[in-house]
Amino acid sequence: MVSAFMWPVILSSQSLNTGYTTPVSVRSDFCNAASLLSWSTLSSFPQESTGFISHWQLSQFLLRLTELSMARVLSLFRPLPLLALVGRRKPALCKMSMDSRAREVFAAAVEAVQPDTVVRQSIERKEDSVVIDGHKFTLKHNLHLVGFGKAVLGMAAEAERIVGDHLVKGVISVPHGIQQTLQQHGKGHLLLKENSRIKVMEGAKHNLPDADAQNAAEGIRQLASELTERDLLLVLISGGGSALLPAPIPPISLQEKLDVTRKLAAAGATIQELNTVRRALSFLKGGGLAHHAHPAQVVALILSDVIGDPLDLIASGPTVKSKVWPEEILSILERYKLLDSLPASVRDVLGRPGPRWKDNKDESDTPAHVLNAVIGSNSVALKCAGRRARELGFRPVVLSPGVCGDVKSVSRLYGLLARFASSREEPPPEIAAELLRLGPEVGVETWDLCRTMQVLDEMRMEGWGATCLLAGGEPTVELTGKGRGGRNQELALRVGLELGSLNLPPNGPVFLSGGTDGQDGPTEAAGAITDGGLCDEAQSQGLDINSCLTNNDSYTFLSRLSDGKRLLVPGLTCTNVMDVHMLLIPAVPINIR
Ligand SMILES: Nc1ncnc2c1ncn2[C@@H]1O[C@H](COP(=O)(O)OP(=O)(O)OP(=O)(O)O)[C@@H](O)[C@H]1O
Ligand SMILES: O=C(O)[C@H](O)CO
Repeated sequence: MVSAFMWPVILSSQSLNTGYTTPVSVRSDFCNAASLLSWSTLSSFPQESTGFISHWQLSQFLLRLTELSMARVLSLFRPLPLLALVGRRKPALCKMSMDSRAREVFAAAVEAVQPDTVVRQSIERKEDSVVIDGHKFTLKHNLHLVGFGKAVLGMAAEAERIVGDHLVKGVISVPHGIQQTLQQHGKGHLLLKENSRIKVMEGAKHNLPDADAQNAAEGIRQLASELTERDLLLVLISGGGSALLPAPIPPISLQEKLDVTRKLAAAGATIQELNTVRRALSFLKGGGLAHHAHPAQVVALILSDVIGDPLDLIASGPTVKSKVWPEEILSILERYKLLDSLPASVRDVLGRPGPRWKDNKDESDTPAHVLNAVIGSNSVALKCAGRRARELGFRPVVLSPGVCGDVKSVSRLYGLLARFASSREEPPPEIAAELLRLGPEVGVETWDLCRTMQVLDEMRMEGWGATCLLAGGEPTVELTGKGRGGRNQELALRVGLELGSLNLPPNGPVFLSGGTDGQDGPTEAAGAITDGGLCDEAQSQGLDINSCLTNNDSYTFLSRLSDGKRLLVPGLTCTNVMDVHMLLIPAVPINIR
């Protein structure tokens, strides 16, 4: 039999084993809460749970609690000063509109991860050496630089400012037209100086690998291959790097590789699946670049645009040695029904045993010659966004930087959270129960949801005023139509519909979704801002939101709606740490319980 006293002890041992962060204060609260529960509730848990409590079991435990009382669930998370990510100070009042404040908070998120800023913060120059991520490297005119990604030009400009006196040469692969665009937008500080030793190669028009990007990749491979053990190779990596470093393994042609990845993306494959496949078909991805640079010391500075910052997947991990399992690749392709249309060249490469590189370089299994450091991420952007939100009169709460899954489910999550936070009375337990069920589907940990609900509830009860709920990640859209749009715009529209269905008074919650790279799908908008009035606004202008969604035509719709005023168009931001989601919830007058 499970005793009330045993639960918190079991929970804490699992916390240590799996890396859950369960602060002592919370564990003791579990203890208190568990002791409040009746014997009948606890003894109905399966006997085997006396060993370890799994994540699933934890959510079941919490769900069971929601059936009893919402107040009890929330009381578990009451003293969370470490985790709440909110301070106690009341935010200042602000007269700006919700829409303007949402845009400002988004701008702060983008500003925090500007390429020059993140590089400056990560390289400490000390006379003839640099310290990166706690490691010291001696500079003796032995520095080489390569890079690929949407943010890499600005990263390279800053790196050259810091260590240019020791730089021998460099090659970077950056998006087509980026130099001219930066020039036009007055962002000269992100451009290389005129006599730079770094060669800039532009390519990958529309974020798709092309012959220009392939030439750049070859230039990068050549530079890396010429290095000796005396050399230090600085590798600058950011999102969009996969398309900018194409090196298909022969006989796969660039077009064939592009077809496979494009079909996968259109079928709704995640970036994890996409890059797992890309790695298997490329010479430079999956550790290939580090392999070619051996025996030089390789230091990679990485601006992450993948959930959880997995080194092997960001830009398909060119500096992270990863093994290719053909069965894994085939099962991904099968999942999206692409096995039958697979080119013979791809089958050929996947069927080859042994390593992808045949030059017999003497590398150990743990490549000590490589240091990979993540220097910017969605979490950093959310943290700074929270700071700006506070200045603008909101109480910030960060839900998670890992939101993923289909935009339909993600919009439901935000709709439920808005309903939860806007409730004038104790929110009905079904809302919490549905949130907890939905969380895992959209990449949000049960733990994060409970923490967030607790903070939202507390704020409401204590009259803290308006709230800014922040999250980040990269949901997916399964394309069914031929319209023009992007996942952020589609998410914003869907959340607008959810908010409309809540029947809240006017001036209710506002939702923003924006890609931090400033570009949402193949459109010039980064995303959009919506609220519960969206549907009426569209109807009064003769626009049909449902047919727009069926045709994935969110950009066309939002451009026509009220002259595009709901679109978020920051222009090229020069960075990329996935998307930022923001739910601004006005203060709710509550009915005292
Ligand atoms: N018409 C559309 N409506 C909704 N989503 C779309 C539409 N067209 C493309 N998308 C989605 O946009 C995404 C691609 O967007 P984008 O070009 O911003 O890529 P990204 O993931 O930010 O690129 P990277 O990872 O290289 O930075 C894909 O998930 C795709 O499904
Ligand atoms: O380039 C890529 O592969 C994506 O942006 C993820 O890093």
